[in-house]
Amino acid sequence: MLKINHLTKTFGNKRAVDDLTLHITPGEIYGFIGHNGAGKTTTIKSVCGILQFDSGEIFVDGKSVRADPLGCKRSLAYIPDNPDLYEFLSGIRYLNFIADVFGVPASVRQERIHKYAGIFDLTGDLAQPISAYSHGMKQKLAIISALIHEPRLMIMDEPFVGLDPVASHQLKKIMRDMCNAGGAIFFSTHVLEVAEKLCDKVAIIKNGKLVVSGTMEEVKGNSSLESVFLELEEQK
Ligand SMILES: Nc1ncnc2c1ncn2[C@@H]1O[C@H](COP(=O)(O)OP(=O)(O)OP(=O)(O)O)[C@@H](O)[C@H]1O
Repeated sequence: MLKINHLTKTFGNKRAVDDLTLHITPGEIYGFIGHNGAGKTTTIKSVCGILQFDSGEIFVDGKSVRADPLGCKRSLAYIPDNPDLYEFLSGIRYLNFIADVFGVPASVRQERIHKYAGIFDLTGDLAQPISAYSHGMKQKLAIISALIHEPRLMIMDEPFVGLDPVASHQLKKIMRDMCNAGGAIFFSTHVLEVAEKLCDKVAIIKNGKLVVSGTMEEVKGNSSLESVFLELEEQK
């Protein structure tokens, strides 16, 4: 579903991502963890076609991000860490705009908006301008907009930040349902307890380099993900 092969991205002299290779197959919830500045967002933005990368290849559902960026965008949804939404639009107009962009037919979009706005308790706020939304409400709207075209691959940067416990619970359920239906999820998080419970696989990145990846059991063994992470951080 997602193949990242030898991805390298530099900013000036800084190698933000250094020869990173990761493969995510359908049905997997894949967690991506690393210290501040490790290269998570740079990787995610490269996958989503937002950042040009220096070398390597990225394939989404078999399509190359470089050669077929639109094809890739049709298959994926991206939820950034700080959703920058069109504040002057109402929630419902924003969702309809995103549905238009992805060519989602009217009847289907209405059903999905009804479903997900209900799940995230946002139905009563959809007529309000986004400028009046709290951070968590914006995050929920970004999640609903990401789900509107039923992506095969969902890429999320710190998706749980700002969500209340009920919304977090609902998002985890949606993530699992999506993967059970053959989709895949790649997300970054600093909340290691969530990653440990939710993810099938995990990758740890340090100073732009992949240091470990595999199933949760392979990576953490009998200890906790937190102790493995802290141990890796202590190593030079
Ligand atoms: N636009 C940019 N210009 C210059 N350097 C950048 C830019 N974006 C990221 N970097 C650098 O690349 C490195 C990786 O940053 P990145 O945002 O990918 O880290 P991250 O793992 O997502 O961190 P965090 O957990 O703090 O969000 C950092 O050293 C950062 O300073």
